Amino acid sequence: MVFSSLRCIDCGHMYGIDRSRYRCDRCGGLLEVTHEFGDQLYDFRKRGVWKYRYLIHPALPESLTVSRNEGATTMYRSDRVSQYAGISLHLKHDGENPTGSFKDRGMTVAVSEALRLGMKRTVCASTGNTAASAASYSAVAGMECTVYVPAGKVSQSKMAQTLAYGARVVEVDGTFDNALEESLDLVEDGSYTLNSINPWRVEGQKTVLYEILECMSDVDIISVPAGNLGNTSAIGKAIMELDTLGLLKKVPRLVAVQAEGAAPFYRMWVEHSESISRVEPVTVASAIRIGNPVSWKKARRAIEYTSGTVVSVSDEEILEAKRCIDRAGIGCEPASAASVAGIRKMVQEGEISRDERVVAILTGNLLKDPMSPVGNKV
Ligand SMILES: Cc1ncc(COP(=O)(O)O)c(C=O)c1O
Ligand SMILES: N[C@@H](CCOP(=O)(O)O)C(=O)O
Repeated sequence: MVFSSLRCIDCGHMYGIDRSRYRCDRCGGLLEVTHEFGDQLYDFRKRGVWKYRYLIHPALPESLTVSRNEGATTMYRSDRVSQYAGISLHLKHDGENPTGSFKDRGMTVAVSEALRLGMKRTVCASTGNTAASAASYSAVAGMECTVYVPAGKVSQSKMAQTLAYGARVVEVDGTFDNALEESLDLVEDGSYTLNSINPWRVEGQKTVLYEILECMSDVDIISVPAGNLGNTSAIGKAIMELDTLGLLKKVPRLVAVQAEGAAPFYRMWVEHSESISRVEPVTVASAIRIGNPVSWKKARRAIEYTSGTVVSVSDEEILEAKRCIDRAGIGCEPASAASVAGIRKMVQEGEISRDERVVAILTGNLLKDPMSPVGNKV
């Protein structure tokens, strides 16, 4: 028998997984899932996220799995992008997930958990990708989904996807951060939140690390675009758990890359601050236009554990990297290109040596946000 629990990352108080919980009743800290792992870690009958069932949700009955065969995405290596970055660079394309972003890795687990708990309605706030993913998986599970979005700030493609899957959309004046605050009212009323404040979302997003390691067990550096910081937290948690199990050849350095105009985590990191200060986010990369990232404590722990770092890049650097990735025939949405822009910057600043094995994660598909002015129309 394998057990899972929820633990407060601040005070360590433990909770069962008998009902939905996101924060500690005692101190308000974020919760994370803990597992007592058994001998079996992989389900080799499966491909993608659920191959790692025993590492992410061992207690989930298979019959309750809400899946669209997410995960098992491609790892590319492009000469063109490598030349641009100044180092041999591998690109893990999580924009190849069913709804076009990495969110599906977490959503399959969170919506399955919603079903296990008997929840009837889901809710999230979103800059677009979480919305599309939540809408899709909720529809598959037969649950009503409501999404809160910052009015006028979500790409048309993401909005079209979300509406097509049948979600109810509430537009909020303000930023993603305001939308997230408003969405919590529905959580009070019994809806299940599908944002990364939900610890089960984080569990699913750990799987990108397992897949990277299966391609490259001695990876030195993994870079990831950073907004609400759920993905940085998830990859860091996966690294910490595998390291504790003695299954890592080496601990890869995790690099979180923020857009200059939406970089509260970067600022906290370089200023060695004890806490994060909210900013009014401004960047062309709409997916990471986030000024008050929920998971900053989990993400900071991940960066510290891996001896990683936080980098910020300008909109120009993001768009230049996106253009290169697009022209390489691979393509991604603007926010995704931040991971490559961040590596290029680190190489230029001598923070990465040429023989290091580097993977940049591309988080969203090219068609997610096609309006950015980086094309060559004639
Ligand atoms: C395409 C894309 N990249 C990166 C991010 C940032 O991920 P996180 O919020 O987990 O830091 C998001 C959403 O937040 C996104 O939609
Ligand atoms: N970019 C995200 C922002 C929400 O992040 P989440 O990981 O907390 O759901 C989005 O696509 O909405």
